[in-house]
Amino acid sequence: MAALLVEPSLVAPLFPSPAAPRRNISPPEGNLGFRLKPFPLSVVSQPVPPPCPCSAGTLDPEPAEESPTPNASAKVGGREGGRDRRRAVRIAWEKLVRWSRSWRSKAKSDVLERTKKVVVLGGGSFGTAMAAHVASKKAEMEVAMLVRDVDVCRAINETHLNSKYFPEHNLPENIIATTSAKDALLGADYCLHAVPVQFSSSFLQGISQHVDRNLPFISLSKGLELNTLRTMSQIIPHALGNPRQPFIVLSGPSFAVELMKKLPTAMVVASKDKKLASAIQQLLASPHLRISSSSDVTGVEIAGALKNVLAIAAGIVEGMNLGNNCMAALVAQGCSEIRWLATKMGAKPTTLTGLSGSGDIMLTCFVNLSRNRTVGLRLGSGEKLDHILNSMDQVAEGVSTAGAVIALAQKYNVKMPVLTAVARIIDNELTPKKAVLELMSLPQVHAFLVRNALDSDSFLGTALIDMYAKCRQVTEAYRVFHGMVHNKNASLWNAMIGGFCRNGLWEESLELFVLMKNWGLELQSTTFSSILVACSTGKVVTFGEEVHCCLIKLGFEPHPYVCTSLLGMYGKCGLLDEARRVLESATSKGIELWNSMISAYVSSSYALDALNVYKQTRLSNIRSDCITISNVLSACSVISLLDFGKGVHGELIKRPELHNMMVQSSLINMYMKCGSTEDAGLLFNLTEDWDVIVWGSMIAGYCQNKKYDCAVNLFNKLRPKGLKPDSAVIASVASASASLGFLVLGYQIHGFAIKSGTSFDVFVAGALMDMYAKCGLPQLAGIIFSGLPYKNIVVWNSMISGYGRNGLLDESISTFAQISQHGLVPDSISITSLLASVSSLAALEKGKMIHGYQIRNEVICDGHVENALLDMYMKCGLLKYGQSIFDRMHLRNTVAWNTMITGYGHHGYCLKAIGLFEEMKRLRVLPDDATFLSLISSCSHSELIGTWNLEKLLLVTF
Ligand SMILES: NC(=O)c1ccc[n+]([C@@H]2O[C@H](COP(=O)([O-])OP(=O)(O)OC[C@H]3O[C@@H](n4cnc5c(N)ncnc54)[C@H](O)[C@@H]3O)[C@@H](O)[C@H]2O)c1
Ligand SMILES: O=P(O)(O)OC[C@H](O)CO
Repeated sequence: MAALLVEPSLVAPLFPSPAAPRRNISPPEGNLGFRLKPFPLSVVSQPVPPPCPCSAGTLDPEPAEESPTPNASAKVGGREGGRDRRRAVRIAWEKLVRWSRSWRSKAKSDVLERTKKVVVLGGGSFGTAMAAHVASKKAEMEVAMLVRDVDVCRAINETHLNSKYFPEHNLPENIIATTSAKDALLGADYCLHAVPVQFSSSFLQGISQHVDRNLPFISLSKGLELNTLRTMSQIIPHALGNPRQPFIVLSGPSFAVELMKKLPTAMVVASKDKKLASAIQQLLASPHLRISSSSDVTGVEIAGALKNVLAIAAGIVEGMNLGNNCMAALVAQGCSEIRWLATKMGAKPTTLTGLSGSGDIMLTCFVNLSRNRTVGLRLGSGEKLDHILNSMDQVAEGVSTAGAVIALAQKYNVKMPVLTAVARIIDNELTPKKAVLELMSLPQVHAFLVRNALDSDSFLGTALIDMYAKCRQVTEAYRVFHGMVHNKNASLWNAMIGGFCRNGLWEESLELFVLMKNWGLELQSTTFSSILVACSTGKVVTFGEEVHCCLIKLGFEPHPYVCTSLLGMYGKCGLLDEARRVLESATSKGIELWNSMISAYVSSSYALDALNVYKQTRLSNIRSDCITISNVLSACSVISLLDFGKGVHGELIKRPELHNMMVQSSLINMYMKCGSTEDAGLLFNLTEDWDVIVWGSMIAGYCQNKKYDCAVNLFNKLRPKGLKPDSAVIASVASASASLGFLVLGYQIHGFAIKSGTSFDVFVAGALMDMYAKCGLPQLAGIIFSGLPYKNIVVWNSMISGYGRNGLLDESISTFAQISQHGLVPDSISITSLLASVSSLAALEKGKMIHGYQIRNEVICDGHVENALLDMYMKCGLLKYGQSIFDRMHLRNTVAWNTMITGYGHHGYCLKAIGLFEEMKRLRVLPDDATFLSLISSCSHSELIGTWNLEKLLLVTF
């Protein structure tokens, strides 16, 4: 998203504006063109600039005395018209400059002020250029360059010149070079990493002991690791042994030498951590280096790596003198290949058309300063690769990345003819000439034909976008949209916005909406409905509120669909008062609007409010529909209002809605969740034609109510009905067979899952693993686990607890240790599960180690973790630690009190246990069976049972 917003000049050609002259006003600083007064997008990174007058100028009518009269604009060719046009352009430019100044004056500088030291790893051309850039921003800041070459180090310190890479450029005096990693890294606030990709892993492993775990790493390196196919965002944390090492990638079109000469440059920083991206923006941005930010780390990294391979291809074409037509065709094809692979890997299409994608491709493919292009040029002229590389003293990342790209293309099943040809040429398996011949005879791409035919028919285009979006082929939909160069009307935009929204790409929806608005395209009620859904998906309330203002201004507020979407947006974002206000101010209140309000309350668990709204509909004589009834029944389930639910059921008897599948299934759910399994059973038995979802609800409901026999009986009747158990049914039956200790059924259900192809579903696999672990067969759980092609954190946690439950502590710990190697981050449940394993064996040292891990890695210490830590320390006899955790607990539930009582009792401190029980009583914490058991066991341990008439005590107390 950020890429599109900040890079109008690159994106604009893809989205032709209906009023051509507007595009000619190109702003000097990036993120101008796509901002409108009501849309300071809260979803882009901070600092958010004030609204841009340039965009406002392009949409809103100019003030009367400044704007060209219609007459004058009609005479554009004449002298008067020319003067007016120039005047309008001048005014627009002045507004733009004012806006830019006001933004700059508001830009924060506290990061720079706070920064005392920056370390740069790698003293090559880019490391040196960036070191010089950062150092020149603040003379009092220390910039430490960690270099390998002793001569380079001495030259930098003694003459302020990098004798090897920039012998003619003086470096700022606050740059200090060192060959000692310890000295370089000591006290650094930020780290710029400029070591070539292939050497990064070993280099970082070598210095990892000096790296602070919170030091943010800004990666400047562009490439993929050849054997592992990893990007820098994977290499750095892994090599440093810290999955949480803060990471940012800096990329975009930037030759080191031009940075060194302070020529204007624009780059992108991308990080998952928006605050960090914003901090790096502040640290690096300067009058000659514009930094925009993005959250699309994958897109920025993959584009930066792949453009180097494409640049080699461009160089080959140049070296073979194949001409400009060939060059354009090859680079265009290469861009598509990069887009195909990157989007499959999760990159956003907009990143690929932005600075770090198209921008860097243009620079590297077409400018002779590029080392990758130079390698290609020399290959194309007939030189051998070895000879070329031996003669270069700088890295050309594309050479090793080429091999990795092809492996990635195979992994993601993407055809990449141009980039594959480069890899084969580099491997000396194909000559450049043969490669060109092969490429020229590739079959025509069907999509090209479709696009050409489509371009004249926006109706067909809209239908196609819709179809692709519904089939979850959103990249294809975008391709059609992108290809409709001449016929992008409002319906087409709406279809694409809706398509993004339907596929969960809410940021892209918002982005298109902003573009649509800025270009003055007609906004329709459907546009607003989709965009409000996008706001609720992304929970971007501020943006939603601005859309709200906009739709009021445009007079869409009374529109029933828009109004319902608005209420839905506020409801899903948890702003229930705002949702209520929308309901109250609506001029026409159809049942859809009421339903939206009821559903908002139910999903926030305000069941009584939901039921009150329902009562209001009845007082207003509004007829409820199936959705109302389902929502009301869900409200009853939330607070176990069985009688109210039964009342709704009674009223339904005479209504046709009773026969609606959704209503019936909601009734069954309500009965099950309120614990009335008999009523649910009666209702279920009334009809024969339930679908598998309702069977699943019944089976799960029986399991929730611990009626495992009934669950299994029902399951046995399911298949003779010709229904195929789905994942939910299989998971429920697996859990029932574990609870019943009915392993034969467990084997059957496992066999069925394998046959039906659901055994790789993480939900099903997790349930089967739990079943085997509970039945004392952790090795079978392990086999399922290791066979899973995709593992989410829930299955990792199941495996940890499965091993732990069976006393296999080492296996539990080693499973935990592997989580981060698979790109996931252990969560509080991982820690809880592991601590439970440790507690059962009273392995204190391991428990302490896990506690340390949790603190160091800031894993959330929720109630589960606190209870697990308490349990571990108490069982291991470290009562002081247990007490200190207990004292600091935010919420001491009965489980925590029981743990303390048991812990003290077991270690012979019976009076302390009884004291805690007294305290519990004083604080009005309700004891449960386990409390009394703990107490009895404590007293018996210290032979106090006779002294204390416990039974009497308990009776008197409660
Ligand atoms: N030069 C540019 O214009 C530019 C621009 C943007 C990004 N980049 C990227 O920055 C990265 C570095 O490029 P560069 O231009 O500085 O390269 P370079 O060849 O000029 O310098 C590479 C540096 O890495 C060091 N190095 C090499 N092998 C090492 C090892 N095994 N251990 C430790 N250090 C080692 C070298 O000593 C040298 O200091 C590359 O990934 C490149 O794609 C370069
Ligand atoms: O000289 P190259 O080919 O490594 O390219 C340098 C930068 O990546 C250009 O952005």
